[in-house]
Amino acid sequence: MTQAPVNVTVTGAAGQIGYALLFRIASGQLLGADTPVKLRLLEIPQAVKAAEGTAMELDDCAFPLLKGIDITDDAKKAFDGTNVALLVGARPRTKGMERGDLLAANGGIFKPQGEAINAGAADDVRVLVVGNPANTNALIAQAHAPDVPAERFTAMTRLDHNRALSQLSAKLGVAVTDIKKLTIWGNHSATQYPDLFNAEVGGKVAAEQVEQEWLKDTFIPTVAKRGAAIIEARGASSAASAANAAIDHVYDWVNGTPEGDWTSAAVVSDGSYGVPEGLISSFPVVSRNGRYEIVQGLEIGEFSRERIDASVQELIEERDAVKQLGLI
Ligand SMILES: NC(=O)C1=CN([C@@H]2O[C@H](COP(=O)(O)OP(=O)(O)OC[C@H]3O[C@@H](n4cnc5c(N)ncnc54)[C@H](O)[C@@H]3O)[C@@H](O)[C@H]2O)C=CC1
Ligand SMILES: O=C([O-])CC(=O)C(=O)O
Repeated sequence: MTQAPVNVTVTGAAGQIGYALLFRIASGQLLGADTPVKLRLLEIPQAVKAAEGTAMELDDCAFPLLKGIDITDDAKKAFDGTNVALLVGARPRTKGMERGDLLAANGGIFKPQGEAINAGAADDVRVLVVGNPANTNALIAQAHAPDVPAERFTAMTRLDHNRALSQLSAKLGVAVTDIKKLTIWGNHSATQYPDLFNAEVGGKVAAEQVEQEWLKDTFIPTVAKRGAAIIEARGASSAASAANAAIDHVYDWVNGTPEGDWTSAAVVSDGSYGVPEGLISSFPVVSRNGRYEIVQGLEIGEFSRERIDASVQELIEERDAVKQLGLI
């Protein structure tokens, strides 16, 4: 039997991440080489024409799995019947801005999109928020989709996870695939905490294989501030690496994470590890049967606890700020 196409909505389709993402979705890398897809591109009216240009290029690739492209500036249409929603469209950070500065600018985008997902998305909808501040934007969208199980709303910390893998592999001279059980905790911001105490390299604790100064003064800040370093170097925020991480996040969500390992994703807290229930915070997660689940029972030492708490505190403040703005 031929599989019915999966509807994938991408917001901000004409932006830089959109441009790096759409071709990979259409080629089968998001959901798998046997899964046909239909694309829904949501843009603001001024950028619809540019999205149409990207759609022409998608046509020109003659991707066998691509079964259609709709372009709209209407969120209701974009999310009607959608199975996978990638919420990328937002205002990116420019030099000197912290992600918190974007709260008000972007918060307004995610309320109507949450409502549109609530009104029309498919029963199995999965939502990944990429647009910053990603965790809190996901919280806003989720708050406006009361009929969708909260666990279907996630935010992206997979780019941070991949950055951490890459930094550690370079430090230890090992392959990225030799590193297991690495975790990004908290917010997708400079307060995030990349945890090497529960990570393993060659079956041994990763944190014990590096100098503690390197861990504290180089590794953690390099990973946490990598977004700003890319902006400084490139003059624009990460795009292809962000698209790559979005592909990884959804692929693993749908197809499962490998046995003996986990990944990082910002998911709705159930109170695990002292993170207040309802916050969308990054955790160690496995995906089983199409669901992300928080890995339980990890030991959190004092060094880690302090850093997780600081990042979670920032999420609490962001939540309170959007509450004040009437966005949740
Ligand atoms: N979570 C993560 O790891 C990362 C997140 N980001 C964030 O992703 C977002 C997108 O980044 P870029 O593609 O570089 O930005 P961009 O400025 O190139 O593209 C954003 C696009 O979103 C569109 N847009 C704005 N409001 C919209 C709305 N209401 N509905 C639909 N589309 C809308 C714009 O017209 C534009 O085409 C930014 O918020 C950026 O900070 C970027 C890198 C990593
Ligand atoms: O830093 C930014 O604004 C873009 C981003 O989220 C990242 O690269 O991690």
